[in-house]
Amino acid sequence: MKSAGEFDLIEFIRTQQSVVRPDVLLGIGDDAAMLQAPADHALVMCSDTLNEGVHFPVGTDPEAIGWKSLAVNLSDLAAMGACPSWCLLNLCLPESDTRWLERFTNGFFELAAAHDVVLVGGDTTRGPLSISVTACGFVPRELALTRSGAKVGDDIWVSGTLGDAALALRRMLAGESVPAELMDALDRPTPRVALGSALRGFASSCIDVSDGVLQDLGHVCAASGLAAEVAGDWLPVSDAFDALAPREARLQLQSSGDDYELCFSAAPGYRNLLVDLAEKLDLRLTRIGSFTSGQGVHLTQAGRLSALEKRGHAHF
Ligand SMILES: Nc1ncnc2c1ncn2[C@@H]1O[C@H](COP(=O)(O)OP(=O)(O)OP(=O)(O)O)[C@@H](O)[C@H]1O
Ligand SMILES: Cc1ncc(C[n+]2csc(CCOP(=O)(O)O)c2C)c(N)n1
Ligand SMILES: [Mg+2]
Repeated sequence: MKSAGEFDLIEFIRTQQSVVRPDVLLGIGDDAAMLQAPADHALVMCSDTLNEGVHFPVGTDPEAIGWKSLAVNLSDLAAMGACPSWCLLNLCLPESDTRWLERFTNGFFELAAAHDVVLVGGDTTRGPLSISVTACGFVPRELALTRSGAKVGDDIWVSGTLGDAALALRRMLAGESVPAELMDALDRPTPRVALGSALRGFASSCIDVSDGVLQDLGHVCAASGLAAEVAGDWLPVSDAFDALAPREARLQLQSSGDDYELCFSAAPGYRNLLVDLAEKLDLRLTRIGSFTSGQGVHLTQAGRLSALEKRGHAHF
């Protein structure tokens, strides 16, 4: 395809998709999609935008942008315990560049196929590069994971490792080499969908760590009417992070966000079950603190209360 118009671009996107689902009654091509939600489940919806220069550096690999634009949404569904099903893609492109779109759709549909998600529609416009994805999924109504259910005495857990994406970005912007393990965390975060579903029924609260674990836990504290005690020394780090993160910047990097891990709470009686679950999912699960009565997130390091300059990411 050489110089493609708006409708060629849409047709190209449509033909790149391989997943088919019986609950998509009408997908890309009409004024709106028609979908059949299961009667016994709640429909769960979320939406997230990636803007060039704000969410990813100029010059980022289009495959990574495609992957991540869906991944950050599947991460929000995972945090609700939902199983993803459908998505919408709003693309704002500075020019009609079919090479770029081919790479973008490769990344996008690779992740979509891995989770049996169908792209059912969207919008294509011209302007500064911006990608907005809306994702839908299902969860049995009574089993959704929310921010408001944490109880005094519950353990706080986090999946994977924290700070890898922030360290990758910091090194990239400083012109330093970025090991593949860190680059992958920044470009191709893994939404913890299987973990979210597995936590249904016993995790008391859940949130995904997009803005930084301390800030995100603050939302859980506010919604649950509790305080959180977090042990800075327990925050899980990757080998690459351990080797490359400057001592004095570690906690700051670990609370910078862009991690897309799940932070959840569960009663202490579930510790053994969670150790088994970590093994079953081949995913690190780390206990990082507990909920107490009170307000706000209290971070300790080496047993002492620690004050961080910035507790997470915020746009304004
Ligand atoms: N412009 C908006 N209009 C309506 N609701 C919004 C808008 N922006 C955010 N929200 C809602 O506010 C809540 C918190 O949004 P926020 O973007 O902080 O979600 P998040 O998942 O914690 O963060 P992230 O965007 O990093 O994934 C969500 O319920 C979201 O749907
Ligand atoms: C160029 C560039 N600047 C900053 C970052 C870091 N970053 C991007 S999004 C985000 C939090 C979630 O955002 P939102 O709340 O909008 O979902 C963070 C910490 C990056 N990856 N690239
Ligand atoms: Mg979220």
